[in-house]
Amino acid sequence: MTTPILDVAGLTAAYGRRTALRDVSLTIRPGQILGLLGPNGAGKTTLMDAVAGKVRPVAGTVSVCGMDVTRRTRAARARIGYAEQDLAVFPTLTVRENVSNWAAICGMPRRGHAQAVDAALSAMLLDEVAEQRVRTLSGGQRRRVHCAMATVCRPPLLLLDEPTVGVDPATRRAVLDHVRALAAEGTAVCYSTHYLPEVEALGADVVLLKDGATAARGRVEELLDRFGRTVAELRVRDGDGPSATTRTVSVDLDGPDELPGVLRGLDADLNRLAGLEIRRPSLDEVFDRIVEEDGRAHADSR
Ligand SMILES: Nc1ncnc2c1ncn2[C@@H]1O[C@H](COP(=O)(O)OP(=O)(O)OP(=O)(O)O)[C@@H](O)[C@H]1O
Repeated sequence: MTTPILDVAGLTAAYGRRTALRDVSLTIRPGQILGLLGPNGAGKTTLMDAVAGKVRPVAGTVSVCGMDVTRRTRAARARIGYAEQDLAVFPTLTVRENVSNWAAICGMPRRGHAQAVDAALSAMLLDEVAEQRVRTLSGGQRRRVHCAMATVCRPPLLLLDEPTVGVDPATRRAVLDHVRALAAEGTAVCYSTHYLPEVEALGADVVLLKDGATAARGRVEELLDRFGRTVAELRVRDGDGPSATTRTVSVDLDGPDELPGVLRGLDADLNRLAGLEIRRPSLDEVFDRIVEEDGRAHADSR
C-alpha cells in the first residue's frame, strides 16, 4: 500500500473549553477522495483547519506528506491547497490576479505559471470573468475562484470545504469533474459536503463525523449495505370492478434475495398484486439513520 499523504491519528481539538474533535483518526492516500460528512457543527471545518495548521491539536497528530503539521507547519502547509468556507479573496483584484498572486505565494516558478493559471481558471469555468474584479462576482462565482486558487499549484493534498455551496448545476459538475481528474493524477482529496449525491458521484470513501467523533466510515456501498434498508413496495388491489382500490404495503428486506419469499407469502393474494417497486437505500437515509442513532456505537476501529 502507498504511504498516506494525510495521516490524522487520535486528533482532539478544542476552542477554549468546547471540544470540537474527539480522537479522530483517518488517512488519505494519493489518488483517494475522502468525503467528510456530518451535520452542522460536527467538526468538519475544524478537522480541515487542524490539517492546515490553523487549529492546534489538544492531543493526537496530523502529518502531511510525512511532515508533522504542528512542528513543521509552513512546510506541511505548502503541500496543501485549501478552499475554505470563508472566502479569502481580494475583492478589488481581478479573478486572474487573485489566482495568479496565490500561485506566486505558493512558490510556483515563472515558467509554466501563466498556463497553470489559465488551466485552473478554465477548469472552474472562470474564463469569461477572468478580467473582472472579484467584488463584482456572485457568491457562487467567488467560490469557484477559491477552488481555482486551491488547485492552481497542484498540491499533493486538497482540502475542499463545502466547495459547491451556492453554485449552479453546471458549476457543480465542473467542480466534481475537476476533483475526479485531480484524484486520477494522484492528488489526495478531502471533500466536505452536505450534498450526499456528490460523495456517490465522486466514488469517495466516507468518514461521517458526529459531535466531533467518528460515527461511521467506509465505502459508500459498504455503508449502504450495513446501515441501509431495502424496501419492497407492493401495490395490492382490493375489490373488483370500478370500486376496486389499491393500497401500498411496504416490506423491509435484508436484501433483494428475500423478494421471492415475500411474493410466495402473498399466496392467494398474488393475483391481486398491481405493482411492485424495490427501493434501494439512499445515502441520505443511511446518513440520517447513523446521525439519529448513537453513532459512536458504529465506529470502526482504524
Ligand atoms: N472559532 C470558534 N470558536 C468557538 N467554537 C467554534 C469555533 N469554530 C467552530 N466552533 C465550534 O466547534 C464545533 C465544530 O464546528 P465546525 O465548524 O468544525 O463544524 P462543521 O462540521 O464544519 O459544521 P458546518 O457543517 O456547519 O460547517 C461546533 O460546536 C462549533 O460551534
